[in-house]
Amino acid sequence: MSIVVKKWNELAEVKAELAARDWFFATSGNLSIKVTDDPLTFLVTASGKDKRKQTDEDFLLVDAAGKPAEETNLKPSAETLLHAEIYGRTNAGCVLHVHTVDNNLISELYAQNGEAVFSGQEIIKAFGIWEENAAVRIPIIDNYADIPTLAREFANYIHGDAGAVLIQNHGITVWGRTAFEAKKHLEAWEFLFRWQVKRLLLQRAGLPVG
Ligand SMILES: CSCCC(=O)C(=O)COP(=O)(O)O
Ligand SMILES: [Zn+2]
Repeated sequence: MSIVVKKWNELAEVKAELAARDWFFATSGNLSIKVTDDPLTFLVTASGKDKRKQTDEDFLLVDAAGKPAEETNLKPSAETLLHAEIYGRTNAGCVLHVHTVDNNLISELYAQNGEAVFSGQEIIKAFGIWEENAAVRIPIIDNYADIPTLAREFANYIHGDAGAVLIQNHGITVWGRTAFEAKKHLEAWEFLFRWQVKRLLLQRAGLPVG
């Protein structure tokens, strides 16, 4: 099996799992997986598709600049430049971007702080952090309509082979060394977002939560 087919199948599996979670509302979301390092190529979702559907045209191969690396009539995701920034700066192997109601709410609630901070939850161990009372923080950036501007701002927050950024009232982009790690981190962030939104509602209702 060629490396492209192997990576295609791996990304298709992640896509199906995120679809099962119903994280691809209204064609939103984009995913990618690195295929080669030198030259850098990666498979990225085609733009504007319903990512819940599985087809032979779900992904296309692009180069370091996010341009198609092969003849195709498919258009790479409108947000491919963000993926390209991550692969160009780190050893990440997979990038996942989803829009959810909870990640949009958290991005709005904490926008003025420039980040959202979470602590006191066992799920934080999913980030490989095992200290008691550990805190995790996720930066929140403005949602520039101009993608090169968004990618430039986003690049300021790419600091390692695994990481995550919230784009205000837009969605989360998570990356990891492997597809497994990226998905694990995405699920952990979404758990924390949902937990915090529910917790705030319960607090507002006068119920005894933290
Ligand atoms: C309808 S969502 C607007 C575009 C977007 O933010 C997104 O994630 C999907 O865009 P793509 O070009 O990757 O399909
Ligand atoms: Zn998006």
